[in-house]
Amino acid sequence: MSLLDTLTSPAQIRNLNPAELEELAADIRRELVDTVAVTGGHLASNLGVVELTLALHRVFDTPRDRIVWDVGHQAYTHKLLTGRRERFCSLRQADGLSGFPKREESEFDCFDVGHASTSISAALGLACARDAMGGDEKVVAVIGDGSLTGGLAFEGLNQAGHLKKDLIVVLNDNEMSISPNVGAISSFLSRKMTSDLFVRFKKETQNLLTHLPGFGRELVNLARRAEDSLKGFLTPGMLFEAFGFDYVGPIDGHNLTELEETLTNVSRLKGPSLVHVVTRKGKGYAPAEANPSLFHGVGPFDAASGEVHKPPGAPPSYTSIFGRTLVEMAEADSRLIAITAAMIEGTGLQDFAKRLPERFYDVGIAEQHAVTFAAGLACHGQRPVVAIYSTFLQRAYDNVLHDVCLQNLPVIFAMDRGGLVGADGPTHHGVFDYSYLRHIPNLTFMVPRDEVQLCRALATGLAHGGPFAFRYPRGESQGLKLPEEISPAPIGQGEKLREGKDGVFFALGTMVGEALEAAEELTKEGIEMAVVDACFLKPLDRTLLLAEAQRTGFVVTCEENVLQGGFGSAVLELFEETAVEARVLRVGLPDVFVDQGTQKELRARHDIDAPGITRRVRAALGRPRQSAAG
Ligand SMILES: Cc1ncc(C[n+]2csc(CCOP(=O)(O)OP(=O)(O)O)c2C)c(N)n1
Ligand SMILES: CC(=O)[C@@H](O)[C@H](O)COP(=O)(O)O
Ligand SMILES: [Mg+2]
Repeated sequence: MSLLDTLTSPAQIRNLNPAELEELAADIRRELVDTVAVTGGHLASNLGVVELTLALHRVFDTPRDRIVWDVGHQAYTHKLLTGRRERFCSLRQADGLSGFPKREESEFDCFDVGHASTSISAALGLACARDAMGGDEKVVAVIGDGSLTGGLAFEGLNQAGHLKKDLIVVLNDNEMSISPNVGAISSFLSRKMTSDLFVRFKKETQNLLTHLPGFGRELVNLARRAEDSLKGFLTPGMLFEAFGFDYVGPIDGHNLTELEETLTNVSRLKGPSLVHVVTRKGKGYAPAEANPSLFHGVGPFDAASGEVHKPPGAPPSYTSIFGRTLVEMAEADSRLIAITAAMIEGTGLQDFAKRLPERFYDVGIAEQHAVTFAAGLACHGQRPVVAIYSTFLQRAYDNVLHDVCLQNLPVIFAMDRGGLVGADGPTHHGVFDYSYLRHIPNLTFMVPRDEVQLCRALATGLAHGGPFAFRYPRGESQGLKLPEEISPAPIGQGEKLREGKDGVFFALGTMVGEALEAAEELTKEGIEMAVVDACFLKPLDRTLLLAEAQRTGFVVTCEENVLQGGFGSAVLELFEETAVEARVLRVGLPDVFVDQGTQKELRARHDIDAPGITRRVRAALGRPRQSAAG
């Protein structure tokens, strides 16, 4: 029985001695590797904060004192220490432990997270509420250097410094976002005061001074003292001191004694303070230390070798097909620019960044900036493609509306992770974009049903002169052969894929395949359903949809989006506007946040897979399931 096995509360670790703590840290790292090797998940970030998490729960009286994690992907140790060890093997699975802090899961989780850069704002809110209620608990935000590239973090720093509230921010600086961190803040944080220029300047000054007759020696000592204060002035502290924070650091984030001493001292300070902690992403597991990007979010792997499992013969992902096609198009069109918000690998842009570095931008975790930056580029003859997860584009809704669509600028939004993403759960499902984009004037929104149509979507966006969005799912494509020539699709034109007299499926994207399967199944029961791939959420193919609705009188819309304001709503609006009489059954996601699980499980759970659609149509037509014998 390891020490970790006995833990049910952080109180138990507060009187462990250094040797026991070292053993516990080793136990935790073993548990992280062994579990994530099976479940998949965020490993490198978690390995990097084992000592920090131990120190936080030893110094602060959690859950009375509160810890707000930024993104929260690095909170596995926090969960192991707060009574969730037994459930840890259910990590990121249906009905299992979430991969992120969740208030409903534990009193030790004081704020739900998943999207970056929120921790300081949330922690400040908790601190102000504490003061309003006469409390004296400590509030700590733990934010990574990558998440600090999000503007929201600075909005929080700005107000916290002004309000002078008792608040502790722990900056976990491992010089990594998912890939190496970017931007001026990152280089400022890792400012090397021993940079070549500084060393050369120092040497030459020293030579000069020592050769001065008489007081040269004294001047050398004076210069040395000046150098120390210059360093003090130029270290990252200056940035945070300017915001009104007491800055402490940088300190070694793997030295438990130093961490605890520093956090204890800082906990006694009044007003806002920031502790700059330097850690190594992937610490303690060689494959993750060697490749922290790969082990940031990793699928199941062999713990002994670090070899990530790849199902043999799996078709390429939609993401990789997008990335490859974008490079091909960019090589033929020098106006094309690729922009990512800290998700180079996730959006498949590694190749683009390597082959066309002068036309590639990683703006950090700054989605709002990414969109308005793209608008600026488009204003001046460039053709920017913002490659972004659907869920993260939610951050930039007003930038899409106000800076791109209102000016009718040719910006392409390549939205990856469209639809249910699976294990990341409700904070990451891309199931709202139909609803949050469809109502914006000037925007064209295409939804490819497979990888061939995905390539066409990119070509269509490039040929189109205005704001253009398309979305595609997380995971493997359908293994189709891609055409040599990729021609743009006619905007707003749908495609009838199957005949049927009893009704018609109007489907978008991945739901086209489900609708075809359901139609096949229903045929066996004498129900003949036509299938239309609407191809575009906006503009709709009014001619085709109206004709099919009038021909059959029964329309089933199918979408992997919330029903509220989605594709089915668009069809209802069309029928209302044109006074078409047809019965409409909308198949899509209900007005809830869909939990975690595999994509397949979640589609089945919410009846948006072929069996679920079949059941819904059968019920709507009042046809009990007939056995194959009839
Ligand atoms: C708004 C938003 N954009 C992008 C992401 C994807 N994302 C998750 S973690 C991460 C990198 C975070 O880096 P850092 O804060 O330094 O944490 P580390 O993994 O290095 O511990 C990114 C880009 C996100 N969760 N939220
Ligand atoms: C924590 C976070 O937001 C990212 O790491 C996200 O989990 C990546 O998602 P994918 O695994 O779909 O790339
Ligand atoms: Mg980092």
